[in-house]
Amino acid sequence: MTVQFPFVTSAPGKVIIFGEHAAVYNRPAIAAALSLRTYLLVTKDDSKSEYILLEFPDINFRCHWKKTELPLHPIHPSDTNPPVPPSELDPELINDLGPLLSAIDSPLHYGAAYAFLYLFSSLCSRSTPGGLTFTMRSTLPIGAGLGSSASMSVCLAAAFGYIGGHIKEATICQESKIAHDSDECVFIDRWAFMGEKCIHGNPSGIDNAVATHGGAVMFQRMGNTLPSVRTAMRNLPPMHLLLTNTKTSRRTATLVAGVSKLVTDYPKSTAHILDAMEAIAREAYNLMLRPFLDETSKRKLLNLIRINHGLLVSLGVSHPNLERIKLYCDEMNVGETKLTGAGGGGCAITLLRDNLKPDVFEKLDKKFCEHGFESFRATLGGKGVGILISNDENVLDKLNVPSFVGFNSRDEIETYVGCSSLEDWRYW
Ligand SMILES: Nc1ncnc2c1ncn2[C@@H]1O[C@H](COP(=O)(O)OP(=O)(O)OP(=O)(O)O)[C@@H](O)[C@H]1O
Ligand SMILES: C[C@@](O)(CCO)CC(=O)[O-]
Ligand SMILES: [Mg+2]
Repeated sequence: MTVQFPFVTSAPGKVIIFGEHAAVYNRPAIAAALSLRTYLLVTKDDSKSEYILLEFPDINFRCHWKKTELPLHPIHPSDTNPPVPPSELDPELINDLGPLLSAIDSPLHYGAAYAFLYLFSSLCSRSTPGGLTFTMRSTLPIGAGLGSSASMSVCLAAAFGYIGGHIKEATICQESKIAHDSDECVFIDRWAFMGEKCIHGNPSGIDNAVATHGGAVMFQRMGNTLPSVRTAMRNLPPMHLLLTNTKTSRRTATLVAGVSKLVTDYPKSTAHILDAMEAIAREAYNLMLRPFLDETSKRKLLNLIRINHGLLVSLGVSHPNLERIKLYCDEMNVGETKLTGAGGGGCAITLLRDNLKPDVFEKLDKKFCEHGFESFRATLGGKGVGILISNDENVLDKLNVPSFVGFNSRDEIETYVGCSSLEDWRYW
């Protein structure tokens, strides 16, 4: 298979509706793909053939390495094709990557470069061409609980899987849906999970699963050795969610580590909290299987959102700004609010009551603006990982590093190269 440059891979962010953190401890959680996405442009420039280059303008990070410096793992005849990752990160590869990462101070940059190098070294080989530049742009807020790290890891795994010849070019266009997981999606999901491990240590796998497969799922990790269980939730009832970003930055790695300490120090008490979160996710799942929410089901879902948030507060993963959002939403009686994703800042979701008057939102927006928060209505259940390989001159005109770096808003990215605008996108 010949790899055609330039190309773009893309994957969605996600909203966890119930069960974050509990998901790490093998409890079920419910999440859905978001319409906000990450896009990774891969270009080839023969005049830079000695190098592999990163352009990650969203986090103000650019970097390059000589291709000969990278610890590309030689392919052994006994290796499986496509390669299957081990259950844990490979200690030998971690060791080999150390010197390449040692000069990077910022944890944001470090996590992104580590995931990049780990996946590149695992999936590309000496025969991979040099002179490749990887330019990453997200329409998602980064580090805000909406799965930016997983959508980035999925974009990388898909790009390296394609370059390394492990997966075929996708052929499924927007309208068609397949009922089963393609081999390519299984491959991308598994390797993106390794990227997530580089970024936050002990991920459950829910974020990369949603970023790969899209849609909405009930997800349960089954420990380190068994495969996770992913039950697709088709026909989610209309949910009317308001997403509000506190713009308070935080790292998932820190919050997951904080909960881990609590679970170690208070195993009995925290087990009850996690069990309660499991019960909430299961009750919510049964309610959300219905195509429409009647009044009683809606009331129950609202209650479950409130209880789930209270439990997350007890695990120490809220933040005064998340509580401010909850307070304003409670005062104006617009619905029930919980943090989403790892918490500690980032975003909250509010499940809105029906028949709210528009002036309530104006008042709420005003309050949020005073604190620098940003609200948006979320569209849930979008498409999973995709690839854009285009011969259209208007599209090709944008598929170069300066254009990609230069897009200055979410709308511009979506308009010029986005899955919602171009028909050339294909999905695995
Ligand atoms: N567009 C991007 N460009 C470069 N790096 C990115 C990009 N998006 C995500 N990242 C990497 O992912 C990290 C954020 O991941 P983190 O898991 O902390 O937050 P999140 O994934 O947005 O939220 P959550 O895990 O709670 O859903 C960033 O620090 C950066 O290393
Ligand atoms: C906090 C967490 O539950 C969700 C992060 O989006 C971590 C994980 O499941 O990997
Ligand atoms: Mg993350």
